[in-house]
Amino acid sequence: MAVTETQIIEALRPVEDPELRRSVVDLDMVRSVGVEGSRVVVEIALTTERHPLRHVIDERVTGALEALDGVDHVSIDFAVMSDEDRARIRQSLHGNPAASAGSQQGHGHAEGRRVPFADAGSRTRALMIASGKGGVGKSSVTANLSIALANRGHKVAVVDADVWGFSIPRMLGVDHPPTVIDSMLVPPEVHGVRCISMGFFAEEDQPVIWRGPMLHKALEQFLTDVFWDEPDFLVVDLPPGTGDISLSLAQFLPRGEVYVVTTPQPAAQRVAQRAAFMSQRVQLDVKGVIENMSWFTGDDGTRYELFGAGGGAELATRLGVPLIGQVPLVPELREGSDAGRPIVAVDPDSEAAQVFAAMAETIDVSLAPTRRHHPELKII
Ligand SMILES: Nc1ncnc2c1ncn2[C@@H]1O[C@H](COP(=O)(O)OP(=O)(O)OP(=O)(O)O)[C@@H](O)[C@H]1O
Repeated sequence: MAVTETQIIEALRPVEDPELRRSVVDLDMVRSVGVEGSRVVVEIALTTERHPLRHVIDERVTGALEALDGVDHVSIDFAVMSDEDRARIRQSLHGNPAASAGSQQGHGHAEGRRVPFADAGSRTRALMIASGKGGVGKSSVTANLSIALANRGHKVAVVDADVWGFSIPRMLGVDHPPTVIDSMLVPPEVHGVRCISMGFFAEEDQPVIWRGPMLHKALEQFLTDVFWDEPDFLVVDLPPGTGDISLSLAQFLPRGEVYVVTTPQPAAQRVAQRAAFMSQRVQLDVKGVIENMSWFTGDDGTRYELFGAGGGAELATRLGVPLIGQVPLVPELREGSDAGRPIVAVDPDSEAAQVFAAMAETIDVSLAPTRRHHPELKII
């Protein structure tokens, strides 16, 4: 007996749009269904014409329908949603963040919109990865730590706020820019991590010459116009040093937890300390120190401390916070970053990846804020 339209719709209900992670039926993407004997034809309206994951939708829809008894052949006609459809989706998933413009203190070009992560009830922990100077491996730590958190089953978002040295998309191996649905940006996802970066909006090889107020606005948009879908962790790659951006972020993410990355030599540690003091001055909580490039292990198993030793531990003691991990210097980590194959994703058993896994556990478990948000608890 031929399948019915109702059976087809029910089979498609669990199929999710891979970007929005919502049922294609609930999103009203299934526009028509036709059955001719054992052949099924469905029309699927995509959110955008160049949907970067069209092939995934194709596979998921085809797989779900071919699994039905009585279906031998599935063909999909792809259409594109109208502007009204897109506006409806944006409204239902994301509301209209621009409507809250002016409700908060605005700076420069920023509009003073409500940042959801600043709400006392937000379940998202904002981890800010800071360093005193460039080149200590802050972005590498951000990328690998984020994947390690995702590997623990968390929903993880990464904001590349290192506006002058944006490198997160390349390190993670992101191959497409965000999708725009009405005025909502849907970030690309790779290795279980969603990310947004200035790199998507600036030409490659072009210097970003933006004044502080414009950066403030860009960050406001990253936190309000992007459909983050309530992540467990929002990991922010800060620019090195102690500039405007840290100030803006302190305002947008008042419960942010700062983790300072440093290398083992004492000189680096003094600069890192400045970044930590700056964070404390703007009332952000410094929660831990991460030492990077701690040692190199030779073929004979000998550890060489190329950049000295003890800097991370000493900085942690001075700041009164734990040293949460020491990441070894490994050529595979650099090669992986250059090629968009982060070591935690491609070689999870390696020494460096294990350090990131242990740090993710420490942050997730030992350093979890004591006052957790329980949406199921209500005061009545
Ligand atoms: N533990 C490590 N082992 C080997 N190479 C590393 C390690 N950490 C970082 N690197 C490499 O060092 C270089 C600088 O790292 P990265 O870009 O992460 O630093 P950064 O502090 O974010 O710098 P900037 O702020 O200037 O962007 C990169 O080529 C990276 O691959």
